[in-house]
Amino acid sequence: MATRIRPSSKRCAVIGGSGFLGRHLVEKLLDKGYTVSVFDIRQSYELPGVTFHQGDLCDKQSLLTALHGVSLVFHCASPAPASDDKALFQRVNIQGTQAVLQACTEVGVQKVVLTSSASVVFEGTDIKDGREDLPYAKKPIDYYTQTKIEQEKLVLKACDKEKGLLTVAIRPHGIFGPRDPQLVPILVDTARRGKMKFIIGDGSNLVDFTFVDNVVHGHILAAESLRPESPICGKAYHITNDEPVRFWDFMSDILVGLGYAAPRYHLPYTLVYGLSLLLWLLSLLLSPLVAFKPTFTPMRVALAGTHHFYSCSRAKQDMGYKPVVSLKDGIRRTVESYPHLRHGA
Ligand SMILES: NC(=O)C1=CN([C@@H]2O[C@H](COP(=O)(O)OP(=O)(O)OC[C@H]3O[C@@H](n4cnc5c(N)ncnc54)[C@H](O)[C@@H]3O)[C@@H](O)[C@H]2O)C=CC1
Ligand SMILES: CC(C)=CCC[C@@H](C)[C@H]1CC[C@H]2C3=C(CC[C@]12C)[C@@]1(C)CCC(=O)C[C@@H]1CC3
Repeated sequence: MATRIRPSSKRCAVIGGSGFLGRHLVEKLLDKGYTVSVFDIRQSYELPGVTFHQGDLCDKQSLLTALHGVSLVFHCASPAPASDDKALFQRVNIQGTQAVLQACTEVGVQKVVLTSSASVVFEGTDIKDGREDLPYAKKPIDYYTQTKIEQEKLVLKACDKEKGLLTVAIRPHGIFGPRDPQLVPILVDTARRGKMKFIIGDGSNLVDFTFVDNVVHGHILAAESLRPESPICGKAYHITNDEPVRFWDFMSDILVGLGYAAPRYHLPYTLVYGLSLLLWLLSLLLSPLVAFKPTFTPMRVALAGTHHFYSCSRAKQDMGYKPVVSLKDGIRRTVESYPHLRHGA
């Protein structure tokens, strides 16, 4: 049992603080005068004023040391969706989150802000202006999403005013921005391999892409609004740019900004989805013999070919959320931040 020291309200910990979102969050928290500890399985940078604790969040003992004296915890760690490793998602997102909640209770943390995902309600079919009261996906599109659902349920259920632990979940969608290791690098890699010529479907599907600063803003607003009397306790909140955009226009803006051609030729959605399912089955069957990871997974095809955008009116109403960076500025800042991925670089 850890001994408790009096937590200060400006002392926080970011679990997953070495990652893309986590680091942006850490930088903003420092700007705002917080004292920040990072807990992560790897250390990816150094910053004055940040204490790093390297460890696995499934290990409660390491967490207890890192969370000593902390009043506010941001939990934004997860294995990358692309790893597609069922056992790892279960261990880290479910058992690991249980360990985080237990450690928080033991050391007297008062507030936990979880980074969930808007995809917890997405089943691969259209969602237009989806609100938080949509049911969780019964058939989640992948193991990652399945465990994000369980993780969100655990954190929201742990909200207990009597015990002094308040929780809230932020559901961002399509986070992009400088240093993102996924969206722009995958896109550029696909373009460099000559595979970004096609638009899946008629290209009219609207999607939310959220600039990372807006996601950070949503997290900090949630943390600062989380009080026993606040309506946000134990609830989930969509945080987006509030500017749904055609998926293929967004991809084209990034590609053209980096000097690549925009996709032009249309392919029917059902055909590509069917092919991606076949390829996925084939990769499963052949996995004992050869390991190959198809670019066009059913999940990616569904993300690229359906509408999925969400209302953030609950966040506006309950915590005064408003995006701080427009989509246009977010795209410009993102493109400028990747000189090494420009065509010909
Ligand atoms: N990037 C996106 O578009 C979206 C991300 N999210 C969620 O946002 C959160 C942050 O995502 P990103 O920053 O994009 O991912 P990221 O992969 O850049 O960061 C995740 C961090 O978690 C750490 N981590 C993983 N397993 C760990 C473990 N066992 N113990 C300690 N640390 C561990 C990693 O080392 C990494 O630094 C995740 O929870 C993700 O599910 C939700 C919606 C969209
Ligand atoms: C809105 C949202 C949830 C975005 C998540 C980020 C990634 C899942 C996307 C980032 C780059 C995307 C991409 C494709 C699918 C979805 C992404 C991986 C394709 C593989 C879809 C099929 C293509 O024609 C190529 C695309 C490359 C980029």
